[in-house]
Formats: sequence, structure tokens, C-alpha cells
Amino acid sequence: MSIDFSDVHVRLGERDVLRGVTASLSESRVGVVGANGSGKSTLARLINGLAVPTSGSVTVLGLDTRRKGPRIRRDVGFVFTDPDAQIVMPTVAEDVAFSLRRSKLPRAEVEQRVTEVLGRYGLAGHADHPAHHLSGGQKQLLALCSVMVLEPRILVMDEPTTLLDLRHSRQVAALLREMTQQVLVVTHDLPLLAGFDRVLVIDDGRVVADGAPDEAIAFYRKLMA
Ligand SMILES: Nc1ncnc2c1ncn2[C@@H]1O[C@H](COP(=O)(O)OP(=O)(O)OP(=O)(O)O)[C@@H](O)[C@H]1O
Repeated sequence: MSIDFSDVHVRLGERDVLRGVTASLSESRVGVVGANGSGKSTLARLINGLAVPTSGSVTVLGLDTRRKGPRIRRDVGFVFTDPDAQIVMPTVAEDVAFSLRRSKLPRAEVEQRVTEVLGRYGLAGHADHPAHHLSGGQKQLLALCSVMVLEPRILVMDEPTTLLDLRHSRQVAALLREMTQQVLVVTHDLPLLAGFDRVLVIDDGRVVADGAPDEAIAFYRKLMA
């Protein structure tokens, strides 16, 4: 099983953010939906050990996130909601290349991989532009490039389309379909989940529905009505 939550509780301050989440996620495309503040981001952050359970356990690719966080983060790419938080270098190409700084790849190989990934995600013409001058949507694509250039085995995305216009949202949806990685996406963008294998609905820290997208989303709509 790739991602396993076993009776996971997370308490932050005075709040029980997750309350007994158990799920084995091996499907290729998994969506997570739920109200604001229901615990979705926390659930996502548990997968690469950025958050750890107060009780229960999370294992990813057979490794416990409490003990093997750094190892797991090599296999799990994480795209945050706020792309500014992920930009670390002045230009677009430098920012993507920064992800490969520990790879020990020759410079030409790094450049080739950077060029390839920028081309794949529609940023080829922006390689030498200041990263902070990109539009919000382009920054989200840059964050995706910086993660995908590392060829992770699992990709976790927390609201990856919030800043994207319709064209770019559709582009990301199409790219998601093509990825060979296992992908888990937290989103309020329900059309993004078309064709997904499984959708979890989180409410007040619990999984309240879990199944095929149509059924899970119908449940979510009723919950929000
Ligand atoms: N470090 C923290 N200390 C205390 N409470 C926290 C902390 N981090 C998150 N929370 C609370 O935990 C709850 C769940 O937060 P989380 O970000 O997981 O929700 P979410 O479902 O992703 O929400 P949204 O859809 O608004 O992004 C929220 O009420 C939030 O205020």
C-alpha cells in the first residue's frame, strides 16, 4: 500500500484537527474534498511528514513518517497552495534547477531537465524571467515544475488550481491525467477530480465519505447544502 493512515489523530493547540482517520490509498488518483478548516491540508501534510500524528500512524511506501521523514520527502513531491512560499531563486530556470542541487548531475544534464520540465508545463518562454514577476497561475506552474523535475514517486498537491484561470486549470487537469506518479490532490475545484479513482470527503476531522468521485462528490454537495 503506498499511503496508509491508521487511526490517525492530530491535535493542534486546543483543536482536534483529525479524529481517527483510517485509509489505505493505493489508487493512482486520489482527491480530498471538504469544508474550509475540516483538516484536508493537515491530512496532506501528514503524507510527507510535515505534520505528524498525535496518535496513530502514517506509513508511506512502507516507511513510518514519524521516523523516516527525510527519506520519504525524497519520494513525495509536495505542491503548496501558496506558490510564493516555494520560490527560492531569482529566475524561473534557476528556481527549478535549485531542486536538483543535491542530485550531483552534470550541469548540462540539469539544464536539459530544467528546459524539458519548463516546456512540459508551458513556461518555456519564461526561463530567464524573474520568478516573482510571474502571474499567480504561472507561479503555481513553476512550483509544479520544481517538484516534478525531481521525478517523485508520489505527488501531493494542496489546492493547486486556486490561482489558475480556466485554461490553466484545464491544463493542470490534463497534466494530472498524464502523470505516471500516484497523485493526491486536496481541492475545492470539483471538476478537477473527473476521472479520479477515489475521492475522500473530510468533515470536522473525519472521513465521512470515501469512494468513486461521483458518489463522494454528491455526498459532499449534500453535506454543504
Ligand atoms: N498550527 C496550528 N495550530 C492550531 N490550529 C491549527 C494549526 N494548523 C491548522 N490548525 C487548525 O486546524 C483546522 C484544520 O486546518 P486545515 O488547514 O487542515 O484545514 P483545511 O481543510 O485544509 O482548510 P481550507 O480548505 O480552508 O484550506 C483549522 O481549524 C485550523 O485553524
